[in-house]
Amino acid sequence: MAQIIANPSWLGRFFTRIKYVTIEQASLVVYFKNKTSYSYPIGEFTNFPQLKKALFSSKITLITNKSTVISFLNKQQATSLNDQLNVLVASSLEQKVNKAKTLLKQYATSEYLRDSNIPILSKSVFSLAQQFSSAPALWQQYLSPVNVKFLTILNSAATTELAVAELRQQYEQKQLAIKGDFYNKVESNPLTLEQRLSVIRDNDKNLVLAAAGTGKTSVMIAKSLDLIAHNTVKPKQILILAYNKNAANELKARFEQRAKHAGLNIQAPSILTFHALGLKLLQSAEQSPVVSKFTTNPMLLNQWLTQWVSNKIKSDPAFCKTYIDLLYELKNIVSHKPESHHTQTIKNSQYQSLAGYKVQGYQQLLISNWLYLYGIDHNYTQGESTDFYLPKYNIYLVHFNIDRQGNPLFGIKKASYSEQIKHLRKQHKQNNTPLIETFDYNWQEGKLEQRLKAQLQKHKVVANFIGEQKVYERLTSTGQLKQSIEKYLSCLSAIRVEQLSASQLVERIKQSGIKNHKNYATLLSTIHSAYTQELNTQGAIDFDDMIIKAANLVKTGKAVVPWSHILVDEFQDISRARMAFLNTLIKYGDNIRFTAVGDDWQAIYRFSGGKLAFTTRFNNLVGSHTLTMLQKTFRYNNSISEIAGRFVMQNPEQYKKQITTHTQVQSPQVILLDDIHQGSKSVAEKVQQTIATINKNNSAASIAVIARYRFLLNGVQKHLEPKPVSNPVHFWTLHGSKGLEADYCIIIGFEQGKLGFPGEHQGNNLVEALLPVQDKYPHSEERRLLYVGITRAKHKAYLIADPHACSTFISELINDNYPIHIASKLFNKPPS
Ligand SMILES: Nc1ncnc2c1ncn2[C@@H]1O[C@H](COP(=O)(O)OP(=O)(O)OP(=O)(O)O)[C@@H](O)[C@H]1O
Repeated sequence: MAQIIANPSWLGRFFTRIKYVTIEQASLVVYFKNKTSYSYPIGEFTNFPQLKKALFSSKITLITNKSTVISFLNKQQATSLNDQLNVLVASSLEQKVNKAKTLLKQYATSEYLRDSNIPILSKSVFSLAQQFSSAPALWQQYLSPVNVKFLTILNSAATTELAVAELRQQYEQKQLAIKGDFYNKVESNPLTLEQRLSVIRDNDKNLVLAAAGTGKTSVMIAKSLDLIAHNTVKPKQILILAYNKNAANELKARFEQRAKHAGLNIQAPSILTFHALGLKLLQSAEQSPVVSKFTTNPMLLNQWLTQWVSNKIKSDPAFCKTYIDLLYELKNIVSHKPESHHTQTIKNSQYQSLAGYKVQGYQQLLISNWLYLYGIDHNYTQGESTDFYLPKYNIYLVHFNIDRQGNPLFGIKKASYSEQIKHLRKQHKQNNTPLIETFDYNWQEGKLEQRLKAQLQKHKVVANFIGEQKVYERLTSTGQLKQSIEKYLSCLSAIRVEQLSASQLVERIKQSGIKNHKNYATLLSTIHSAYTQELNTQGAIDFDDMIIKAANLVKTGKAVVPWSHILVDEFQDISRARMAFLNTLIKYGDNIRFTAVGDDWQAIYRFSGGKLAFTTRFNNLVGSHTLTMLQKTFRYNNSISEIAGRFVMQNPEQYKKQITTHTQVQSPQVILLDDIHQGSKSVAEKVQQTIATINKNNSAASIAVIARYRFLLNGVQKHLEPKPVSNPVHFWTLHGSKGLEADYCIIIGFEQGKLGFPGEHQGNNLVEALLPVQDKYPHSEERRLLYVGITRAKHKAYLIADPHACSTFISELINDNYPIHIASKLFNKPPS
């Protein structure tokens, strides 16, 4: 090909530094008058050059990453140069289109297009289509028709997002068609479309959001078999994480059974619990850790902490004092409101002083405890006029809820309260009985103890500290030591699963509005250090350590992550520590695809660190992902589904799902029964009658009696023992029923109060502060528990409740007209 040269036009000689422009060795080269030159490799052209003709000269615009204009060229020469350039650019673009096809095949046709591969396609594929759309005529003129067609199709999606969605959909359709037979047979029943899609979608991160009985297990088995059978993934490259050992064993057995059925002679993937995974990684780095006996026997941990705290109380006066001070936590100032209002009855008081009095308010608690600790015998009576009486000295002690200006707290009328105080003082004066006065403002100013001491001294009351040994004995005999140990064990567990640093600990307690937050944080840090010290002494680690250590080995390259696919079951209950561990595996592994399978409606393990937000806010907290919903349930009928679903979706934080059921019925299958037998309350008798009814219709049907608390089940079980039925009868707590099913379920324990359902017991303030943040909807976790309970039933769920003191859940079902069958007239709905 003859070399074409374009010189500046006659006019251009005056205005441009260019000497001439030519094509040399696949580049457009511009030579300047000052003897320098600049090359534009044709491979870098992203589109055809644009030739613009003016009156006296032409200009060529080169389109690379940026556009460059070469002006004032001789018109005729510029046209020839541009023609030749077009031929060369066309050949380069043709190669680019061919490369784009290869990339598209690699990243979007032979596998599910992953988020991490979108930038590659954006750069080398989607951008080509955009260039094509800006000059289609030239592309059509110079490129092969097949490539033009390819670009036209690619270009039909208006945005990258749409193109990605389109490519993914095409991939899904193709896979559905190719593997239809496999998906029909891989499980005992043909997979549903949504189950198939969950199997096919293989983004970097995937969330399979299910409902109860929608076949989560089927999806995990089918997905791993599909990967092994069709995608040349080796079993050992797949890791399935189960919530506990039983679930892991069940998955293993089911995998083997299905593989055999599919005629695949393959070993099972790694199906492990998080703990077993931690251990496996440690072992792979030739570490054989000793697992602390505390992990397998929580009683031993309880004994150890009790011993440690006891020794500390007996030997460390400062610790002893702090321990007493922190027995009850006071949550912000408003929580001592009831003591001034006199609304809370003494019976319900949460404060029990060391002297054994249930005192009305937190400040009275401090006073009573101080008197006790300093050996001052005192009586306590709740009343308008007096609080404490010291019989040995015939002295009265009153704590007034007023500030320095004499204003009573919390809306009590100043005039009448002042009158009361005046009257009281007068009375004592008349009777000549000494009266010691303390005030709310003493406490607010941190000087209550000081005031008390000074006043007692003034009245010659002898105050001698009873000694740490006696304090310890008292704490033991009142049960307060035991109670506090349980509280601190829960805190310890929360600190471990939430992996809280010392500063996070302070912050969390402070945020929750607990008074003395620094002291609590210090006490908890001390307990935590003692615990880790104890593990050191044992030469052992616990499960939390195991996960942290395993993650560190991965981070430092001492343990390799051999998996290409990680599937996690029961994701709604994942803890922060476990999520951090998973993130490490994903980050340090090679191109890992992560699938979380969970049901936000069944998140019931917050107390062991389950952080539902990882599921409900997956995008923010875990990352961009593909979401697939499993909304067809096979376990139960439309009646159970409608009631349980509507009930759980009252909480706006839960995902909205439209559940369809395999089985349809016409009448309500959730039945409300009262717990009255022959005029008096007898839950056990009612359960027995219900079982008898079921037995009459189907003597082989499985039955589960389910309750919030184990002790409720024990009572019923004992009652039933003398008259066994042929049906298999199970006794499950609501938590324990997760993942299980029975033909008929009988749910009991719908009481009001602390041990009711929903439990009015909000949990301990301190423990609450350390657990993962909970959504604000009232009783949200208990609500999900009832959802779990009802959806264990394949045919009918019976709810046995007290009609005279209805639990709020039962009232809600009645008053909001849930389509349940109310089989007792005792549940009268209030007239609307
Ligand atoms: N495509 C299907 N066709 C028919 N039955 C199915 C299908 N998929 C799953 N099942 C059946 O539905 C039942 C529930 O499945 P599975 O136990 O996997 O559900 P799950 O989502 O784990 O339930 P849960 O969350 O309540 O524990 C099982 O008996 C299973 O065999």
